[in-house]
Amino acid sequence: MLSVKDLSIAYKVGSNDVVAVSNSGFDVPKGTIVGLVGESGCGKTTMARALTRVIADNARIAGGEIAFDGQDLAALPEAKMNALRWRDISFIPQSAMNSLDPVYRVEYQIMEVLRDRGGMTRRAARARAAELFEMVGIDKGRLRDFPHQFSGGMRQRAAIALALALNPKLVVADEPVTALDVIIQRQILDQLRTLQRELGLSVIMVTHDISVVAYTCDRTVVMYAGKVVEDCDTATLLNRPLHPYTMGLKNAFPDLKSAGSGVLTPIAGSPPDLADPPDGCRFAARCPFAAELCRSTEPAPLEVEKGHIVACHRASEAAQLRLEASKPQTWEAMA
Ligand SMILES: Nc1ncnc2c1ncn2[C@@H]1O[C@H](COP(=O)(O)OP(=O)(O)OP(=O)(O)O)[C@@H](O)[C@H]1O
Repeated sequence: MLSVKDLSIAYKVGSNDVVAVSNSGFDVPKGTIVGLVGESGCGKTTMARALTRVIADNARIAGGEIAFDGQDLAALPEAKMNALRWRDISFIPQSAMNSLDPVYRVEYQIMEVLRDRGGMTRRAARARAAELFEMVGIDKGRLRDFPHQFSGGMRQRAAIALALALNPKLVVADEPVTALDVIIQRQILDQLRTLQRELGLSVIMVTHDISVVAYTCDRTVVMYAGKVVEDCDTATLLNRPLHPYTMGLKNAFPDLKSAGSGVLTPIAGSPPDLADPPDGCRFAARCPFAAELCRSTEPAPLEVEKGHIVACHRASEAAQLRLEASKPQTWEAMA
């Protein structure tokens, strides 16, 4: 239903171009949740926003294609794109406070979308707002509240209700549970997952936390420094990752299900400056397995097993590398 191909997005900073997303792509099959994961600054939000074409003033789509239902969103005139927002594609932003205006009652905000974008009468919109609250597990008696009267979890649920208001086909959720504690995270993710199945939605979930994708997503796309480095069904990605960055991310986050047991090993160092990316593999400087070739030549993304795409020169040795990557000292040696 959505196919991103070879997409590049650049920010103009002074006289420089910062290419935040570079020749990257992935598919979101109909009715699936796809996670977009990577650490801060890897280009997840830029990618997610480009899909709805709500991008910063200094950003531009520098190349590539966003195929959605037979149209290329990267090239669609703004008026046509605007007609698709809410109705076909909706966005849950990083903080629910960004989607809810603090000065208006929540009901008014949902009704406004339903009336302005959905052409509903006031009466129909009021009934739909109540139905949406029920869907996301909030008592409809709370519709008359202002956003500040809601807890963080309720605000996030209300943001989900707002995103679902006009029955979109695709929902892009940017870090939808990041600011919440683990128990509330789980409840919201469960709710999102249930609604996704019931409504047959396609969802892109942006997160820095691999335990969130492990808990929720059918497929996972791992980004590093503006590039997709691995893309696979989530179970295989977690059990048999082929990219050392994915192996490192797995060690760096607690499991949402076991709520915090186990030793966490961070990946030392930080991603490269995107204004001046290195030659070769962008992860090489932090990779315990980097070889000479990795520093000189960029690996192309290849489908090495059916449905499993990876950009790593050493992917064929992944079984051995996974053993090494599971030892904390492998990563500590890079610090
Ligand atoms: N408006 C902007 N102007 C210039 N550079 C930007 C702008 N927005 C983002 N960037 C840069 O683009 C890169 C990718 O940022 P982006 O926010 O997409 O990453 P992210 O993975 O979503 O990180 P986070 O989780 O922190 O939001 C970063 O290097 C960031 O500094």
